[in-house]
Amino acid sequence: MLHINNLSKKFGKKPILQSISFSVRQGEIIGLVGENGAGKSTLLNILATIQKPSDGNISLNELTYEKDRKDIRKQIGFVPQDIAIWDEFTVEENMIFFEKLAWRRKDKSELKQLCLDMELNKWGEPVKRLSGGMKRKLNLAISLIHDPELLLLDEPTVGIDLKSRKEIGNYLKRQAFHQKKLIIYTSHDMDEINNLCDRVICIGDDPFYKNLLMDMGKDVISF
Ligand SMILES: Nc1ncnc2c1ncn2[C@@H]1O[C@H](COP(=O)(O)OP(=O)(O)OP(=O)(O)O)[C@@H](O)[C@H]1O
Repeated sequence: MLHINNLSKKFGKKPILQSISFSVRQGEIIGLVGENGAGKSTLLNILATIQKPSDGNISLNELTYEKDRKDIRKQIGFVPQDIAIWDEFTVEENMIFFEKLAWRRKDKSELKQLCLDMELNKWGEPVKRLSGGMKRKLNLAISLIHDPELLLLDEPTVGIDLKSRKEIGNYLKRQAFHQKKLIIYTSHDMDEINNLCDRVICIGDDPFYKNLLMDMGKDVISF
């Protein structure tokens, strides 16, 4: 279980996140929404241990972010907004490269299966020839090589077609349901958030998203 307790973040004197507290259970998909600049990526970066909070504490199962940073990192799969893969390499070469950096070993057939599970079937294709949706799938597959328990996804479906979006969404649902992963992901697509997420965290002062999602009958927590 992930517990976030009274988390705040300031950049200089500017408060971005204020007194955020919520918990995520195994198997839950949490949507993170809010207007541009509300602090969604900042919260994901903190949960991914890339940035430190100004205040508050976070724990994942028995581990705390303060004391057990190294072990926590092993449990996290993070997909940032910007795609970070090698353009000149094939899908296979990218998977093998990133497997070498991962702390858990996977053989070639397991890596290929990971791609096929999310309907990425371009194993021998150079990344530069892949569509945007395929690149996003590859980025996601790379983040899963070490079987992380907590998946943090920053707009994983932005700019891609409906079919690929659905395939990524279905994959995430299977990961949550069968593998009991905890998934937190950001999107500006409220239909997608509505279809995919068990609960939604709204950040920022503007009540627009909160009201919209509550009208859709969603379980919303706002900060
Ligand atoms: N390293 C930094 N130093 C100073 N200010 C920052 C830094 N990173 C982010 N900010 C500011 O924090 C605020 C929140 O940014 P963040 O990227 O978390 O928002 P967001 O909700 O993810 O936005 P978007 O929907 O546009 O991706 C913005 O005002 C941004 O300018």
